[in-house]
Amino acid sequence: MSLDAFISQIEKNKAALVARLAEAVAIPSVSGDAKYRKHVFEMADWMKAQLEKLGATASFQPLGKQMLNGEEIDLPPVIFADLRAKTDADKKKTILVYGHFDVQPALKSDGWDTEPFELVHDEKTGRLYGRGSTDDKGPILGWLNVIEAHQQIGLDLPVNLKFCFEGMEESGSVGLDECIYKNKDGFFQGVDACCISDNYWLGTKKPCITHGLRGVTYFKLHISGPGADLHSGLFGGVVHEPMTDLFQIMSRLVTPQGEILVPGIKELVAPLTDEERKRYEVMEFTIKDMDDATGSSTTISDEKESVLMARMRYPSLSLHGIEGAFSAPGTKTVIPAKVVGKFSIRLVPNMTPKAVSDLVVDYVNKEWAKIGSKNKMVIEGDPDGGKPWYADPNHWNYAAATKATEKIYGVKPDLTREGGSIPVALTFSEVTGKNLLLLPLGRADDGAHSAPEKLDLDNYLRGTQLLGVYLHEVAASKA
Ligand SMILES: C[C@H](N)C(=O)N[C@@H](Cc1c[nH]cn1)C(=O)O
Ligand SMILES: [Zn+2]
Ligand SMILES: [Zn+2]
Repeated sequence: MSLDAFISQIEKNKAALVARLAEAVAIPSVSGDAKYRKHVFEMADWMKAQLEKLGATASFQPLGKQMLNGEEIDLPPVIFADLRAKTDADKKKTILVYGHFDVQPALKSDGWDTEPFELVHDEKTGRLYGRGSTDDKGPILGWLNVIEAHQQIGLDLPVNLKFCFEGMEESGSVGLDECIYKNKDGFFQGVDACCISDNYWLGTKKPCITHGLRGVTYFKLHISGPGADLHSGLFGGVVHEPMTDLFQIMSRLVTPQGEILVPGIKELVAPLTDEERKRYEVMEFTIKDMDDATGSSTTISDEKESVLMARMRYPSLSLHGIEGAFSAPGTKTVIPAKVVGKFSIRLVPNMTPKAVSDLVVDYVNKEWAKIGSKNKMVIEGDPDGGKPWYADPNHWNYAAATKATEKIYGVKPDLTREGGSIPVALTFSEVTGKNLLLLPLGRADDGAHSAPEKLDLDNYLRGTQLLGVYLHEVAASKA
């Protein structure tokens, strides 16, 4: 009965919930750009105030400074917050919730029809457009919405909650691991299980719960030569061109079929078992789901299982961009003097960022020697990148999330592994020694990291209900 009251209260709060998300989206908390850093701090203040308004005891954990684009700047603080149930708190379980309040960069010219930092509700489609709507402001506000609705209907929380919210996730979670390890015997004591809502359904219709994440390691390939940008009419054919060298090296990393060409990488991947393959066979998923998510028909394979495994259990190498390349409209005939190619590799069990980073650096140096260029090349690896994470789904935490999904959506969720990375997931598992679950709110076509990003209003509301019901199922489960 009281759970039904909670579910209806979320419906009643619809306008206020959208307004709360609009306030959060309006703060452009882009962590990867020094110019926006003050807004990440503003967002941290906003989140802390929201938590305190709901009765949580919240504190900032300072992380010190970082170097960004040659500038030393302050890192945004991590927020730790504690909210204990009003009654029988000592007998109730404690769930640790993680999320991030920073976002990816967004410019209207990237392909948005609306201002990225203004939440726009398209009444026709029911979509809420705005940077961070699905990654990860909508989901973290989902938890606040749950607490508020409980208080409004006079229902005590079924569990105690601990929150760890950061503002650097989109930029490698700088400083977070250290901060968590430092508080292992303090704030992180007494946790019974962990939950993160920061990934997506496999398609657009069916919810999922997630028990794995790929890791990531990022590379920057610097090539320089001429003392300044040159006129290609005067110097083309005369000098070694940094961009030509860069294309040579970049094209030796991965094939158009997605095969990673760096020797030794494939050998690190945990072998596929028959039992695991069967899991992909039973997943309710079609190539059309992936086409809907990408807005195209461009999957490398036409076989469902291969597409799923490419996303969840094999590594991938993606080329992201080139700093210093001419990219404006027009036909400027320039030879860029210095270019930086950026690429990353998504990691799966049993790969480590260090092993992969070493293999790539070694390979790139050898390929560079074959080119015979007089330019200068430096390959910057990332041995501390994010490790992959994998959890046992045969646990009461997963059973609770499954029951909650059945209650809210009327279907058994898919059990997935996510292709993206949340490096801190592994840290939480190690520090608490407890089970960790990923419980996503958004759909595959939300456009996370892309343009435009959206969260369907239905996912925001039902997702909030899901998080609340999950907490009640956790309380009801026998640990
Ligand atoms: C899955 C999560 N919502 C996410 O988007 N994670 C990022 C983490 C990251 C790593 N480098 C920069 N951001 C991702 O998977 O790209
Ligand atoms: Zn995220
Ligand atoms: Zn993200």
